[in-house]
Amino acid sequence: MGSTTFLFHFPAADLTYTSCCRLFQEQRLSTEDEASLKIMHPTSVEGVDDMISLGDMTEAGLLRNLLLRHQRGLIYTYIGSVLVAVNPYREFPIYSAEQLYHGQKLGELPPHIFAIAESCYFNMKRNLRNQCCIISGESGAGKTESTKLILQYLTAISGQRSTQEIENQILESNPILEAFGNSKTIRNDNSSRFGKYLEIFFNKNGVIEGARIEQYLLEKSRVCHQFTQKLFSFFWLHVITIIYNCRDDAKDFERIRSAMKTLTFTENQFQDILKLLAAMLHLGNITFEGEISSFFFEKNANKERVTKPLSSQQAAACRDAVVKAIFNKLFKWIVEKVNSVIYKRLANNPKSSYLSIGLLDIFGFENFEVNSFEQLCINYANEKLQQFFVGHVFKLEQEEGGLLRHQRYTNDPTFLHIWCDAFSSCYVLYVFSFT
Ligand SMILES: Nc1ncnc2c1ncn2[C@@H]1O[C@H](COP(=O)(O)OP(=O)(O)OP(=O)(O)O)[C@@H](O)[C@H]1O
Repeated sequence: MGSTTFLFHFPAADLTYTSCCRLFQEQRLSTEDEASLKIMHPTSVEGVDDMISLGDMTEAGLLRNLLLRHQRGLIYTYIGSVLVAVNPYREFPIYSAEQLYHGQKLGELPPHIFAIAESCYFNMKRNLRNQCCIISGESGAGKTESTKLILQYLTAISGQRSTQEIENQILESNPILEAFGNSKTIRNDNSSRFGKYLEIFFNKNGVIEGARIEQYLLEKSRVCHQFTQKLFSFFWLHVITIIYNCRDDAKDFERIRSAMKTLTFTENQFQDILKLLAAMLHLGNITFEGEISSFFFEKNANKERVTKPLSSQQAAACRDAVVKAIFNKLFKWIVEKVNSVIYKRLANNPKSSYLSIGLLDIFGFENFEVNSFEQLCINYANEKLQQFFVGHVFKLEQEEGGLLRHQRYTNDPTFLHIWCDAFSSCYVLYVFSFT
């Protein structure tokens, strides 16, 4: 058993433009609302580092505190052991002093993502227990950046005590996975279109020995349908550098190529990937005309070959399915290849001989104009995570008589269960309809 750390993200835009407008806009109050007004607690006037110590423990109180801090350039705030991060959408020079946080307990320094990373590291070493850090928030809130910062911290602390290349290889796996699994959406220029669980393994001295990546639910349909937004980054870079010889994109392209070299991708493998991408792009150019296409679907049934003519629409759907399957296989192969390097030295030893810190970075909640099956899965995963968070933190605190014991808490999972059952049935139907 290990322990879990939570990190919550808010896109700053939400704070600034929505909730806070409601809070601060001059409005005429109804007599009823006026009667409910009460004097603001001093902690809400000044703002606090840890919202557990807020006098006004209400939604408005919490949002006001985050807004005050955001206006002062303080993007991190604690709620006990949970860190809330507000995306600043600009660079702050606050990520170069890893050593400052090393050996410090949570709360000794102002809230910071490195303090959370240190807390995981410290607890792992002291209690000899695996740790897990769950990073949650809607799309564009800053989860992936936070994952990278935690990784930066852990590799820096481990790197002091080792001369191995493994830290660099783990860091370099990020640009590769982002190149193939991230894409521009209307919410985020570099949105993860897959879920990632990165488990970092340490020896008893706290030195990184390796890592392993597990990926979930790549949004394959983007390869075929999302031409209004960007395709996966690498696709895009490949096309742009070839067609326009664009210098900035060529630089990014070289950056990914160099990361792939660090992860021991050979020149042949790199060229094969390019060929596969080119083949997928060509497949995308195939169009079908007429009512009945000359494209045939073939299946071996009882050793007999059955062929069935397809309509143009069905043929196009088959073409897309082939492209999606190729891309999915390619992505899986890339993750396996990365794992074969960063997990190499651990593969023959039992997992119990190492301690680990897991970082969960899943795609955030999203709601587009047209939502597909993938959005259903993404949002469902986020709901489940939220339910886990509520169950784990609030319930535990209340059972143990912790700081939240006086807060009213209702976590009725019935709706999610009903929906989950319905969803499983839908899913089975969905699978059957394509086999
Ligand atoms: N700590 C930070 N400092 C500065 N900018 C940040 C920070 N965190 C996030 N950003 C900015 O916000 C953008 C979106 O962040 P990120 O890709 O991490 O979001 P996300 O929550 O992982 O989104 P998705 O669920 O769509 O993958 C980043 O590209 C970066 O420009």
